[in-house]
Amino acid sequence: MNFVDMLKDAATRNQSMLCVGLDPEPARFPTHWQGNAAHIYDFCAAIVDATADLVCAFKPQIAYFAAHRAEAQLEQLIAHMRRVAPHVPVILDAKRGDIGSTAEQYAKEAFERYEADAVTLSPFMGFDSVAPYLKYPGKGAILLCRTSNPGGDDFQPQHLADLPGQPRLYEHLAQLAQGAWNTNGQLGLVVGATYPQEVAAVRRLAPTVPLLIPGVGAQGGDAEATVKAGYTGPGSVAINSSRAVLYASSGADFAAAARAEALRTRDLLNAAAAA
Ligand SMILES: O=C(O)c1cc(=O)[nH]c(=O)n1[C@@H]1O[C@H](COP(=O)(O)O)[C@@H](O)[C@H]1O
Repeated sequence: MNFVDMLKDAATRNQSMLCVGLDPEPARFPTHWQGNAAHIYDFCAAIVDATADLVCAFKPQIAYFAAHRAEAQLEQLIAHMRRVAPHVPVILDAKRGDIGSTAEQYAKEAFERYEADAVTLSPFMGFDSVAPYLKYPGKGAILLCRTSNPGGDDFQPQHLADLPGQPRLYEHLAQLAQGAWNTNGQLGLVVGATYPQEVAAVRRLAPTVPLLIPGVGAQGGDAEATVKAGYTGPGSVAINSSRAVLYASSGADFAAAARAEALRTRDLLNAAAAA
């Protein structure tokens, strides 16, 4: 099943638009594992087990593994996800972006080494930096468009004076992802929940492209406004929360607390869609 269909299927089965982000920070692990990077797999696997029936996707962030020389634990974790939640797509958050020959290696890493269903990419270097990922049939390539961080203001809302209508940079990206660049329907877009008006603008320009929307929870994005702006049906959005779920408790009950927070967030998002 391709990434887009898998996202839709998981969203429907789990009645969820919540993506749980796996950003393991040993310093924030529960007391008995605190500071110990050897427990990255154990921590993340417990979160996966506790939330697998509540999510439409999981999003491991590669830096949190690589920084601790824990790539083998990431491979082990993805294998665990396949065992316990084979219907839930895995989005590898790597934000890669490089010339074509190097992008081929990054694509191999994401789709052959880690066997992810989709990967996040920075589109700054243009279409030839994205094309190698599209050679993998059915795999998703999710382009940064209007990011959730304050520095997203530096370039993304600037107008492109040379283009007809002088669209903003993020608007132009949304148009490309809906049209010219989306040669096989594999593209998605990242839009931050911290900018719901821009989520709405992107949705208008890219009506059928799945949106990965980080920024609810720890970054304080407006979950309800985001759903109203971006949701058009199961699989249309994957709204990510990482720290608010992972570190809901620093005690031995961390997995149960993560489940409770994931459930609360899933229900809040669903209520916004129903309102
Ligand atoms: O591509 C992303 O996932 C991403 C894009 C963006 O604009 N903002 C953003 O926060 N992210 C990622 O989403 C996650 C957000 O984590 P929390 O703020 O803890 O929910 C982190 O893994 C970020 O790297």
